Amino acid sequence: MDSNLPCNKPLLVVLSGPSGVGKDTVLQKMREMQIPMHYAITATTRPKRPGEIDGYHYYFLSVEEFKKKIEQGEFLEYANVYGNWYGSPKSPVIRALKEGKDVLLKLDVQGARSVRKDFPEALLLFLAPPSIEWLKYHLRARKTETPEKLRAREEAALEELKAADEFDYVVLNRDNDVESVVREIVEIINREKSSRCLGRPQESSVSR
Ligand SMILES: Nc1ncnc2c1ncn2[C@@H]1O[C@H](COP(=O)(O)OP(=O)(O)OP(=O)(O)O)[C@@H](O)[C@H]1O
Ligand SMILES: Nc1nc2c(ncn2[C@@H]2O[C@H](COP(=O)(O)O)[C@@H](O)[C@H]2O)c(=O)[nH]1
Repeated sequence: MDSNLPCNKPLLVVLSGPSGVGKDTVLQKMREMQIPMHYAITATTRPKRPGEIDGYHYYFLSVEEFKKKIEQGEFLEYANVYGNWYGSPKSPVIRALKEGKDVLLKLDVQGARSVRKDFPEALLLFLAPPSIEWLKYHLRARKTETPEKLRAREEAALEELKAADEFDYVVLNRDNDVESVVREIVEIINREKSSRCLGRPQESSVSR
């Protein structure tokens, strides 16, 4: 095999990090910048926030609907995060990978660990805040959580930050410069794809 041949093996990419660090903001910017990926839509039992659209931000399900999907094996992974259920529908992800598309999944740290176990070839990115104070400020300023839930997310964040070194890359969010964060993520993805093709052949992620 000519190891210099270009290789377009699709990559399963996980974007994780504590609540309020900016994952959705980065994803939104990636969509606006038309970074070509399959942006996986996950499911949740948490109530819809103002402005959220079913089928774009999440699939909003009742607990009963969610549990039925667990029983039917429809999730790639699922977890209880900050008191609600969240899960990634499996078939759209597998279909996109089979079609040769890179897939981006936004997950909490538990979800990232599950993906690492089941898809060891996945690329795990941890988005880190410029500082804890920055994280707390932005989580509060978003005004989406009750005081009790806000405290729970802030406490969880301190634990979640300790998981950063389990990830392949830690990407620092930059205040008011989301575009440069996106550029860094795109560079990482491109670099990983070429190094995996040329130097470190991996198991295909599309055979499941
Ligand atoms: N680089 C940035 N500069 C300025 N503000 C930012 C930046 N990144 C995110 N924010 C703001 O911080 C808040 C939290 O961001 P966001 O909702 O994207 O976090 P998240 O990681 O998706 O949170 P969650 O895990 O709770 O869904 C938002 O109000 C967002 O506008
Ligand atoms: N393990 C999973 N975590 C997920 C999934 N979809 C979203 N999330 C994470 O949940 C928290 C809270 O999100 P919010 O929208 O309520 O603020 C956040 O860290 C998400 O990344 C999933 O399918 N599985």
